[in-house]
Amino acid sequence: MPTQLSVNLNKIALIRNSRGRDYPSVTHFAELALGHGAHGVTIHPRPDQRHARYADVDALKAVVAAHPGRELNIEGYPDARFLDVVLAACPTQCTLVPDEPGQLTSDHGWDILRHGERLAQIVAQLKGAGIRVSLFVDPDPVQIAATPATGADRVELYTESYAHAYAEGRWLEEWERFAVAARVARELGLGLNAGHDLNLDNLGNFLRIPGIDEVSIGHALTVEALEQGFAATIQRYVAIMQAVGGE
Ligand SMILES: CC(=O)[C@@H](O)[C@H](O)COP(=O)(O)O
Ligand SMILES: NCC(=O)COP(=O)(O)O
Repeated sequence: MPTQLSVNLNKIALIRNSRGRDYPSVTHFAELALGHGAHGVTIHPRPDQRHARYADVDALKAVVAAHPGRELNIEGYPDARFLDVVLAACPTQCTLVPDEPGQLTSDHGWDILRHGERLAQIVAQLKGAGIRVSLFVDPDPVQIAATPATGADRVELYTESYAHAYAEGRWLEEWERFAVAARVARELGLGLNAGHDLNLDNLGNFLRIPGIDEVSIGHALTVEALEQGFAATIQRYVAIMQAVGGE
């Protein structure tokens, strides 16, 4: 099974919010993404709603529901408002991220050793609503080994360090670190997602790590779409995944 692409629409929402009207439309770009081969879409509503808004969740739920078999992934920090929105919408997947409200972007994974008990309660609540749960983690075998006790279905490997190393031409050591983390997750029976700063240049090499179920990509994809067109960019990502998946 080739790795599936979930297009993160945060940056479409950021442009939308800059003019106070629904242009560009997040739902329109979700339709484009799904129509050109993406398996799903992702948004990450942050407490300040700087880009994705809580209201986008229901709108995207309706778009994805019109595409049988496609998925909606909602990412975010599990505060009360986020959990209320997610439990009301019941997306396919919820990815829990340990971000503080004022963070510029996501820049670390969970300390599951420290927060595992609380995460287990949240995971049980989400899974009780039929939502698949993924935990955003660093490629740290110790933290990944602590994940099954939370009840989470998957981990999402935070790939910024790989992307940074790749851009500097020194990716092998970092790639091997991710390959070990991925193997640990698979051996524990965890599903395997990945994301943050993946792009058209670094994705193919990353996907040589066996067993990646899903990558969620948004920031670089949006920039690449400004240069190459949104539909063409989605098609290029899908082609990379099919090429690696078919090897
Ligand atoms: C969790 C993660 O790495 C990204 O999905 C995150 O959504 C990026 O957030 P920004 O788009 O706010 O940078
Ligand atoms: N979880 C990663 C994601 O959804 C998108 O991250 P990025 O491609 O915007 O860095």
